[in-house]
Amino acid sequence: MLSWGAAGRRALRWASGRAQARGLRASPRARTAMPSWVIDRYGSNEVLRFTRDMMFPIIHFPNEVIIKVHAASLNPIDLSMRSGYGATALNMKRDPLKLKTGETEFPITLGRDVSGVVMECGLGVSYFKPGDEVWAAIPPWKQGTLSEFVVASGNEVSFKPKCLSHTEAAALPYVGLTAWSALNQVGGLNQSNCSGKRILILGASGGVGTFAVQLMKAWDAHVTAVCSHDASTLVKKLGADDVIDYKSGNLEEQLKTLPLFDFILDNVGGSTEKWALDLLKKWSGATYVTLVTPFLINMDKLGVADGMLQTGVTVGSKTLKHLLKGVHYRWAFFMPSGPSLDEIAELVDSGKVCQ
Ligand SMILES: NC(=O)C1=CN([C@@H]2O[C@H](COP(=O)(O)OP(=O)(O)OC[C@H]3O[C@@H](n4cnc5c(N)ncnc54)[C@H](OP(=O)(O)O)[C@@H]3O)[C@@H](O)[C@H]2O)C=CC1
Repeated sequence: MLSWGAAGRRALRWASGRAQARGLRASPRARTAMPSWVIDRYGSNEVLRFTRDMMFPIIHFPNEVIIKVHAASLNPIDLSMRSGYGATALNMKRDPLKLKTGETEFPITLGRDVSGVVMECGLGVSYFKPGDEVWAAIPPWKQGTLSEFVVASGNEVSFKPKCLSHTEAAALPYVGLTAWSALNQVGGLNQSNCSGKRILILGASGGVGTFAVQLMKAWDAHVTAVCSHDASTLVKKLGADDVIDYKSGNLEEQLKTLPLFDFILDNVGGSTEKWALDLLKKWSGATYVTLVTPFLINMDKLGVADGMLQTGVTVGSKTLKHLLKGVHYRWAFFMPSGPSLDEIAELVDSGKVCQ
């Protein structure tokens, strides 16, 4: 459930976006280049190149802001993108003009997370002003945050939690929004319907998992966390009620000794999916959500049309198969969202989630 504060801010974001004149702000800047880490082809670490000549970002749409990056961070997706993962789908969303004229997508700047200060706003932005301390996760089809400046849509940006430094804040947006998307937007969990629910989190010690454990505890659920023994102290400290070590013995057998679950978040994928759904309560609305999907890989391998078709067939048949067995099966994805980050910032500032 949204708090009044969050609901009010959503309304304000909407109203301010509508009320402003359409148009672009003429940039007073004289600078044309900035330092960035870029790649000019896909590969391993040797493709990373530091340059002082990356083009300075430009506000193309009235709802955009330019952020001066104070801190950025890396996620597993940055390593995958460096190697070319998702290129087919992401290129469709990148500058279509550039691709039409036969130019390549390069140079690409990686890095999704940013904490920094607003430097310039488009004419449609009144929710933020230059000098505001903000954080954001920039979607993977846009130029990333391993740069001195980055441009983002105002709807992707939120005020940074006051209790975190820029360096601390930059660790959270991408994993926080991914967990938020899986648990709340796809999974339907919220503060008012979570109390006492039994939640299983597979891969609880990673970036997404540690955020998910804390969010579920903030919403009063019972959390069973699966991670390696090395991470069990951390995950317990974050609030998990039960911690299971997936490296000591057969995980499926260990979990079968526990009462059934209302919800499973799968951050691991692979063969886990073959048995994990049997751990859910049947015919009670119980849901399994996985973040490990073949969506982008299908498009890379089969092209856009066949990849989308294959994805539709796979997710459709799995959803139906499990629905007939009395449980819900869903795929979730990272979703950029300033309003969701507002709610995450509130949880951080109230001490319910730490970085
Ligand atoms: N669909 C989407 O849009 C997105 C998908 N993802 C996916 O979500 C997953 C999690 O991302 P993220 O948290 O950032 O990744 P991390 O690398 O931070 O964490 C993954 C964790 O999984 C744990 N792990 C590995 N194998 C197992 C296993 N068999 N059982 C239980 N835990 C295991 C590891 O824990 P330990 O050290 O304890 O072994 C590790 O900490 C990744 O697969 C990523 O690709 C992430 C973001 C967006």
